Amino acid sequence: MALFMINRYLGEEEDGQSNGELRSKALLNKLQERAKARELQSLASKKASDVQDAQASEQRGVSVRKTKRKVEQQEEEKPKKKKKKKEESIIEQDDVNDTPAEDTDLSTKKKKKKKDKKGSETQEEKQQTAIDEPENQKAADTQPEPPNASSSFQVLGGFKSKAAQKVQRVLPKWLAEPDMIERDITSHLISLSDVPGICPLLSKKLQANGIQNFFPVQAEVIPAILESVKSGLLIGQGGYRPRDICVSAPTGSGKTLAFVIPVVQALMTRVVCEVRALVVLPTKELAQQVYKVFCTYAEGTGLKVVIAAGKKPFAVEQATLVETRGGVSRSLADIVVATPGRLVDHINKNEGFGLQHLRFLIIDEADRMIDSMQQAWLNQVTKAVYKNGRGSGGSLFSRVQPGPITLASLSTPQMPLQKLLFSATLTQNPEKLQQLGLHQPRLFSSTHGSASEEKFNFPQGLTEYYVCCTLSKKPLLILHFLLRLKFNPVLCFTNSREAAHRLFLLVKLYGGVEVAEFSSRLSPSERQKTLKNFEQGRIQLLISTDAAARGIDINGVKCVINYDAPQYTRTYIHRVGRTARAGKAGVAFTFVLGVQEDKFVKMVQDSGSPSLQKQTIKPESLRGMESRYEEVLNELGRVIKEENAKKRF
Ligand SMILES: Nc1ncnc2c1ncn2[C@@H]1O[C@H](COP(=O)(O)OP(=O)(O)OP(=O)(O)O)[C@@H](O)[C@H]1O
Repeated sequence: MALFMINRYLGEEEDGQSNGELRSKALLNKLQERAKARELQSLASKKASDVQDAQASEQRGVSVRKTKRKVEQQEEEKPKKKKKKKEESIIEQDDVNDTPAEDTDLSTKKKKKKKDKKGSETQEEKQQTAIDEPENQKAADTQPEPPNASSSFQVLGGFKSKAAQKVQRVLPKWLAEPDMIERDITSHLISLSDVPGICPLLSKKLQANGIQNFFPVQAEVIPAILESVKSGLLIGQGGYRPRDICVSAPTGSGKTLAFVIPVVQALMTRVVCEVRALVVLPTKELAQQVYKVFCTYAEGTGLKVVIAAGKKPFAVEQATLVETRGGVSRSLADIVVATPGRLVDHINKNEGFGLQHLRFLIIDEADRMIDSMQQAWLNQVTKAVYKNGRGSGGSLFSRVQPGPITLASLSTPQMPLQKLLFSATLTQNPEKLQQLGLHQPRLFSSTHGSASEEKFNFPQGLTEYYVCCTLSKKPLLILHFLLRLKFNPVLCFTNSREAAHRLFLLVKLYGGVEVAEFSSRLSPSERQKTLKNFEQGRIQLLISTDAAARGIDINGVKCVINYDAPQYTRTYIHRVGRTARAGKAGVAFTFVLGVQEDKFVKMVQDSGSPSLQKQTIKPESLRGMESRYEEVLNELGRVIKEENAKKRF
């Protein structure tokens, strides 16, 4: 351990002793003697100082002397402590990592002291060694001395340091104690007739669409929403504003019908066509999907459902939303399904488009809508709702932004705006939820609010595996799953559209698998067509970015493969949630590199996954595919070069 050469002060023996060991011993003895002498001296001086202090307290000028004495004592203590340190370091020899700076400092001080006390030191030492040590003093010497034991300074406080406790977040009651929703769909189906308040028309429609029973989330949430419109659309029950509703239930548990049915039922008796329900979703595909469900259940009720998600040009959407005749505009939509960007465009640029009659604001995939920096849309919606416009001035419909409840604020009844939030991974972060300005929210959830961490529920029928592999074996693995293990259809996720495209080209070049890609490389219409083909079984492997990870309901997906391990819990939950939907069984595999394994397993287990297992694919299983794969890799390089060249021109 003698890594560094440290120059130590060696006293008078320095010249005489060349042998390092002898020198150390001599120095050690000398230092020990000195230390003892100092202790005795300090003890004696302490006693004297105590006596002096007692006397001096009655006299004037006592403080000056005391200070002097203390300073002296401190001066004496310093070398003593340093010497003690030095002793220890010598005893421990090479086991101690000395700091060169400290040593240099020490030796300089010693040298200086030596100069100051030249001659007197030897005399002093002799005197001190001549003094007999009392027995108890000897014993005390062997005991570890508390810091500052010889100092007359009083130690203030004297608290023992404690390890800081982890701060547990305290959830508001509504988040900590939600209305529980059963996670197991199949054993908790509720007959349509057992859910109160569903009108016969909708009941018939549900049955006509193959819905014989409600899923747990529907059985809980539908009556709660219907209850809030019991007194009609214009005022809440008893004149009060209804509570906002938040729903957190697993992927594929039927959340869409949980808002479609009550909203259609609540609006179907309306007289004038105005935008009364607005559904906001993060992507065009999701908007299209929800729009279709609304159309199915609104059909025959007289309600008009319009989509404003940028699938069609602005002017076309404008014409479907508003009709203007003789300078008077009229709404053509009761229910609008929109993406945030296009919605803001209509609020700002479509003159006749108004939200003054909005009764329901439904935010699907709510956590994504909060997280993404698109919340500007919410302010715009709120402004539009409370804007005095067509048909609002002074009438029963007039609205003012709600503030604190007072007698005056309750005296004029106004149409309430109720927010309904849905997600499989709804945040439990009250600060984030607060951004939505919820009014006395009520939470329906399949998990208990946890003070320590966010846990989510996974679909009951889902089995999760992860496969450890190397980067170069990933393409072979996916081919193995399709060609040898015969998984079909497979929805596969990559972390970027470039990766999705590369893998798509590779599988296509390899042959034997009907493959397609789904990402922002395709136009919205191409994407829609691809999803349709996949749903109809014309595509065996769909390679997608996270564009298809959320909310997309593709019938019959039995297997999800995370070709690239997702980085976030929520992404994982939504990706694997594309299978095992509506109480059916499904399997999800995640390809994990060696370096990712621990982090990935921890992430999934911490999120509340009950069944993640490791699956091993033996290298022999991939044999026989390698040579073709090598050829394909060469071809792939050429194809990508060609594509890049085309892009440049
Ligand atoms: N009561 C029901 N009976 C039979 N099938 C149902 C029922 N309710 C919903 N489904 C079907 O279950 C599937 C999943 O429903 P939905 O898309 O609403 O789930 P979700 O909870 O919104 O999922 P995600 O969180 O992934 O968006 C759909 O195909 C839907 O038609």
